[in-house]
Amino acid sequence: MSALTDLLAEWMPHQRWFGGKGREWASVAEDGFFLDEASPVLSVHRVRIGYADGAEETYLVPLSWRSEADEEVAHAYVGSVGDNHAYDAMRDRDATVPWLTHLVAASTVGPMHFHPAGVAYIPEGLPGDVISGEQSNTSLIYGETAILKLFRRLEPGLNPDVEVHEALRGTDNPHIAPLLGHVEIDGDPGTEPATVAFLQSFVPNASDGWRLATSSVRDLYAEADLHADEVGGDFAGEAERLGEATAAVHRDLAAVLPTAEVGADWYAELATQLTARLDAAVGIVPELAEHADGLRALYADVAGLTEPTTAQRVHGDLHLGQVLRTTTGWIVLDFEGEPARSLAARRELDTPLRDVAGMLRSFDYAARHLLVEQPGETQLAYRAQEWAERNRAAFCEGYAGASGTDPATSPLLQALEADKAVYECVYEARNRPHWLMIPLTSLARLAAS
Ligand SMILES: Nc1ncnc2c1ncn2[C@@H]1O[C@H](COP(=O)(O)OP(=O)(O)O)[C@@H](O)[C@H]1O
Ligand SMILES: O=P(O)(O)O[C@H]1O[C@H](CO)[C@@H](O[C@H]2O[C@H](CO)[C@@H](O)[C@H](O)[C@H]2O)[C@H](O)[C@H]1O
Repeated sequence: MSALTDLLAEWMPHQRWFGGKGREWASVAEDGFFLDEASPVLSVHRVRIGYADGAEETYLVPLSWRSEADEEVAHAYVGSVGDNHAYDAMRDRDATVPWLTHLVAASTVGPMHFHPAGVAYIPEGLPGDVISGEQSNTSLIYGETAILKLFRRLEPGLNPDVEVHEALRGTDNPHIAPLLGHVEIDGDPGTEPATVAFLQSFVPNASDGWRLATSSVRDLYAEADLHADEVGGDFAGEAERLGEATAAVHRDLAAVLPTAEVGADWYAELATQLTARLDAAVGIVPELAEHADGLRALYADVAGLTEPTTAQRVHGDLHLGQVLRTTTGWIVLDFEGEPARSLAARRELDTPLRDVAGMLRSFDYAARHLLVEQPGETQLAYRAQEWAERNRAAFCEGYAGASGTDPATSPLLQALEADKAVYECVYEARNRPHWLMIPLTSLARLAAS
């Protein structure tokens, strides 16, 4: 192994975006090229990790290089190779400029191709600041004008976030932030290029739905003897508008991307998938086992459905953290789907009820997350239930009003909510074990009904 490969193998497992934490590595290989040779030099590396269980993952790591150690970027220091000092290029402001320069120039650099959308201004020359809530991706904000999301784990094929935003471009949908460009990198011969980055208009002066909803819940808890509709921070009007916005996005997705009329076979396949996800989740979260029979019965009902319906492209991981409230309305972000699913699965046609179920789960989350610290508070638990029901109903009303179909009456909805809660149990067990009780409590209710 080269000194650089050693350095990356040491550094990567400590990064928030690295998804292979705790897995045993069997091999690691790195290949890189220069994206910018000015100062600081910017290089991009593909790091391919083979795990002991035979699986492989490839990560993208941009590094900036200096011949003298620089105190100003000490926070981004990765390590040294010979006389050169390597820094995390996403946290080194000077090294963030070339991404936009190359997009404006529609460059090809080695295996990397820059595709400007050609519709709006790209703030060339500005440095980008990394956003604090980094998760599986790393995003840079350029002067409150544009946001660049770097996809860390490379997979062959167009990322659904780019695909969906590109398709929605012609619709004038007011609930999405326009795509400004994207970046791809060639893969192994015979494979499609992988999407590396996605540049989107930054939505200024906005607050995300999770922050707004949870501050409404906090208001309610402060007045525990009042009902949700009597408290100043009531969220139901916003929830209703969010339902309308979701329906408008679904309508446009169906208009510009493929759809399919589906029936009995599709429901049977769906039930198989729901059951398979439950079985896998029980192996990871043993607490799920006591609800498994009830959930299997719920999924068996899905297998018996025959009513024809339309499958289409959906958001795939819609929740309150993925929507922004601007001064004029709601914007829906991040059409990437659930990060744990394969790219192919995330691009499949699905029922729009998947997103409705995701958002209904999110109202439950917002209502209950404060109870994690106060499990014995029955009065607050009662208020939380009221808040969740009120906002879930308002969301469905808004959706029904805008689409002409009331999601609350669908026989599929409960099973899809349960499936999302099963996914959330795995997500929480891996990332925030102290929040596991939120989806588990909901599953107890869903499995018993
Ligand atoms: N176009 C945008 N305008 C303003 N803020 C944005 C925009 N896109 C993302 N954000 C902010 O960045 C956060 C993370 O973005 P997101 O696309 O959800 O990334 P991730 O896939 O890492 O969850 C969002 O919750 C939002 O606050
Ligand atoms: O935003 P991501 O695409 O990374 O989504 C993942 O992380 C989410 C948490 O940040 C997780 O969402 C769950 O927690 C939210 C509150 O933090 C809640 O609003 C959601 O309803 C709940 O599912 C999401 O499931 C996961 O894919």
